[in-house]
Amino acid sequence: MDLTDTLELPTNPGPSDTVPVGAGLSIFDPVFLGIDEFGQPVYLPMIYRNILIGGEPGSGKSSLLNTIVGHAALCADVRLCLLDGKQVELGLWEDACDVFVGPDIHHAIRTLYRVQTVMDNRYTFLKARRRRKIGPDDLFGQILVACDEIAYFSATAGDEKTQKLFAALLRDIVARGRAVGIIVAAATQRPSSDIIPTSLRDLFAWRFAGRCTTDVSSDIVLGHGWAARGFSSNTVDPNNHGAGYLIAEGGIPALVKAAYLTDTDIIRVADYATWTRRHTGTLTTDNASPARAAA
Ligand SMILES: Nc1ncnc2c1ncn2[C@@H]1O[C@H](COP(=O)(O)OP(=O)(O)OP(=O)(O)O)[C@@H](O)[C@H]1O
Repeated sequence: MDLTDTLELPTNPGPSDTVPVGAGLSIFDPVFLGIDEFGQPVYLPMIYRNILIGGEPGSGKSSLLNTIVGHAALCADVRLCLLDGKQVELGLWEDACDVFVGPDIHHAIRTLYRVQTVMDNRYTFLKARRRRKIGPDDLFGQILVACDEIAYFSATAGDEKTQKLFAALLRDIVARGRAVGIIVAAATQRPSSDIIPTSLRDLFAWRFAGRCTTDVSSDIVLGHGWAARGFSSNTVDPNNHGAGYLIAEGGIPALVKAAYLTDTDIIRVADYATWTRRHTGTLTTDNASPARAAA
């Protein structure tokens, strides 16, 4: 989509049935995350990367996840696959996403299997063309798999077998999805080693530790030894929601205050994203309930 494109309005606003559409975002554009301690904007390149968000309840994890989903929702080149056992954290995006998984471990596993199949097919495609990763000009779009509260699916819902299966699928997608445009953004309020083993954490190129109750929890998100070197999200003021340490692989943690979308902001952005996605055919109808599809 570019500035010369037009979209039909659902109702006639005036003399014309169409309005010019502003330049769309792309998932190849970095995501605006917030500001650093000097007040400078912090942008997060998400393509070919994944992000792990950890922190105690109320530290601002879901809000940060919503900011990332919000950017992706406005991108014509990315489909949304949202998993939220609590339903309300990412639920406002339901109409704009291709798949929304609520508190249903079996649906979560089926969905991750589908993403895994897409991933395998894309690798077969790349191999056949003697290429190693997808680019902005490839016909198939990218996929954002956003999961609010990994622990709900990997440690709470279902039984041990399904939880292990969920964890294994998520791990595989985090490990292999990057080069084929499958991005994972996952949050957990339980940054403990049983939920986030080191081997899984290290697969996330970006890690954000919102306020954690202990230095150990902060280290589980950021990496071992950072608390001892003075970088612990345990030092973040509990009332400073959305503040935390952001680290990139191979980097040094940086203090960031995440941007914040109110529910009203999210509803506005999500409605616009849904509308543009329906009109440009980006949205599959699988996820549309009959009532919503008719709207
Ligand atoms: N970046 C931010 N700036 C200002 N306020 C924020 C920010 N992020 C979160 N908050 C405030 O903190 C509250 C809790 O945020 P949020 O729900 O994202 O936390 P959480 O870590 O996901 O909590 P839980 O683990 O219980 O789901 C929000 O309702 C909001 O009022």
